Amino acid sequence: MAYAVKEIFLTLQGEGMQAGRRAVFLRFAGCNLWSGREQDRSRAACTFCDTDFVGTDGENGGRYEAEALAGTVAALWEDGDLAGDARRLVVVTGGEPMLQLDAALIAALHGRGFEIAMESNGTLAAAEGIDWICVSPKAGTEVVQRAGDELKLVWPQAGIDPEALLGWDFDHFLIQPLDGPDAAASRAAAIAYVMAHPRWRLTLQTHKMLGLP
Ligand SMILES: C[S@@+](CC[C@H](N)C(=O)[O-])C[C@H]1O[C@@H](n2cnc3c(N)ncnc32)[C@H](O)[C@@H]1O
Ligand SMILES: Nc1nc2[nH]cc(C(=O)O)c2c(=O)[nH]1
Ligand code: SF4
Ligand SMILES: [Mg+2]
Repeated sequence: MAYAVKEIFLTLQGEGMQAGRRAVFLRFAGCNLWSGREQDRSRAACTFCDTDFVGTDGENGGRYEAEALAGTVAALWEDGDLAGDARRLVVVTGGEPMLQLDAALIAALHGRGFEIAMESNGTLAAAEGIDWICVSPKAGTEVVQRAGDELKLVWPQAGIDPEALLGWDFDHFLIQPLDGPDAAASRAAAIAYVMAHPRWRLTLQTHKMLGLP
């Protein structure tokens, strides 16, 4: 199968429990909750997306077969003066990665020594063999992937009761402030939520503060 890839880049994981780790980001093109076109945003199932995932025109974007894609990810990881290169991390995101991530690509990435993390909206079941599953539910959608490593809820989000998510099988329950025109108000709301509900933990989009991609 040929994968449609928006971009691939080396950076630090900015979000969640793995924030701060060096990682290659593999961003697939396309999402099942929004076309990615601004004129469709207000009618989309997910309306607050901060990402351009349309097309294959980004850095290292294009159409790849599994081995070639894993090879490009590995080449980006190996770019630099690496000592003790034992913790290779790829973060597979999008768009919605579960539209494309499959056994062949998982095997190819594992074959190159990568731990595979994924960022998903949870409306499609995660493939077998992913090492770190982050699910970020969107109000009004049916989340089928109710188990994983971290659940990362963008906040505030009308139509979601966070307490109802605590029965799902995740190790970490994280609240991430909604970025956008009211980012300051979102940060305040997220802080207030965690202060009142200590099962939840605040996560920030640290790459945005650091000027990283
Ligand atoms: C661009 S999405 C791609 C992966 C997948 N489609 C998903 O939604 O989880 C990556 C992460 O960014 C989060 N995100 C998207 N837009 C955001 C925003 N405006 N503010 C904060 N987080 C946002 C998503 O909830 C998700 O956790
Ligand atoms: N540095 C960095 N960390 C991230 N964590 C999740 C991201 C995403 O867009 O899925 C992201 C991203 O776009 N950049
Ligand atoms: S589900 Fe994820 S990629 Fe799709 S529009 Fe929402 S935040 Fe963006
Ligand atoms: Mg992002």
